[in-house]
Amino acid sequence: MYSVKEMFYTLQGEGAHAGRPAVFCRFTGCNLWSGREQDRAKAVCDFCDTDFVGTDGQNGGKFATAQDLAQRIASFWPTPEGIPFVVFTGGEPALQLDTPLIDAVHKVGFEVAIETNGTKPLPEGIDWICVSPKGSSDVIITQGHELKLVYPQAAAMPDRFAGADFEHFYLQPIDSAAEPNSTQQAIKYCMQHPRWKLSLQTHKIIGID
Ligand SMILES: C[S@@+](CC[C@H](N)C(=O)[O-])C[C@H]1O[C@@H](n2cnc3c(N)ncnc32)[C@H](O)[C@@H]1O
Ligand SMILES: Nc1nc2[nH]cc(C(=O)O)c2c(=O)[nH]1
Ligand code: SF4
Ligand SMILES: [Mg+2]
Repeated sequence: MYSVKEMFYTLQGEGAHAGRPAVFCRFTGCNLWSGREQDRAKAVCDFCDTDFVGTDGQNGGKFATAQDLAQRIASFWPTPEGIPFVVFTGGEPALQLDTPLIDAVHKVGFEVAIETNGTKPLPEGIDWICVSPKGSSDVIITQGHELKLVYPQAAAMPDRFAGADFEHFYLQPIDSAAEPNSTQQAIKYCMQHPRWKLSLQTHKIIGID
């Protein structure tokens, strides 16, 4: 059984695939925050910009089998044109994404990406792994395609991850009223440490989901 908060067809807003059309499948639940505002201040991850509680979002629900969910994901792809692309996110998708679901979406022609906090093991077969470390959490996924660090985070500064095995290293300015200058800070860090590139949340800039 898979619990999905919401699903929608949009453009990947962040990281190396920014601008690419993608189906987003947002799973419910996370291991680093309950999702309740009253728990936020004491959560390991206290800056989350996402509602991942419950299955009540657009196209959300419970899916009994990998085939059911894969079929629903495929239904959002508009045309045979291009390589269909699904991004599994959440919440923390590593709590639910498994090999049967990866196989099922591959079978309907999709490339598979994940947005993960990197604290949980991943199933085999994911085509694009984006790890985004959070605060003091223990990151066990130290290899992948992109490391996308929200910046600044006092307990997770970039030098902690510079030795990890990723093709791309991104800093993504934190979207937080407490850090109004995060974009300027990220620009400065990237220019002083040029292995890091800037990732903007472009969907927020252009006003799409
Ligand atoms: C909502 S998370 C879900 C996936 C996974 N739990 C994770 O944290 O990577 C999706 C992406 O949004 C980023 N994100 C969450 N809150 C943010 C914020 N306030 N500002 C900038 N990026 C944020 C995360 O770091 C992650 O890269
Ligand atoms: N357009 C768009 N791009 C995204 N990239 C990562 C997102 C996420 O919440 O995982 C996200 C999102 O929520 N919307
Ligand atoms: S780990 Fe990801 S989903 Fe969980 S609270 Fe943090 S940003 Fe949100
Ligand atoms: Mg988002």
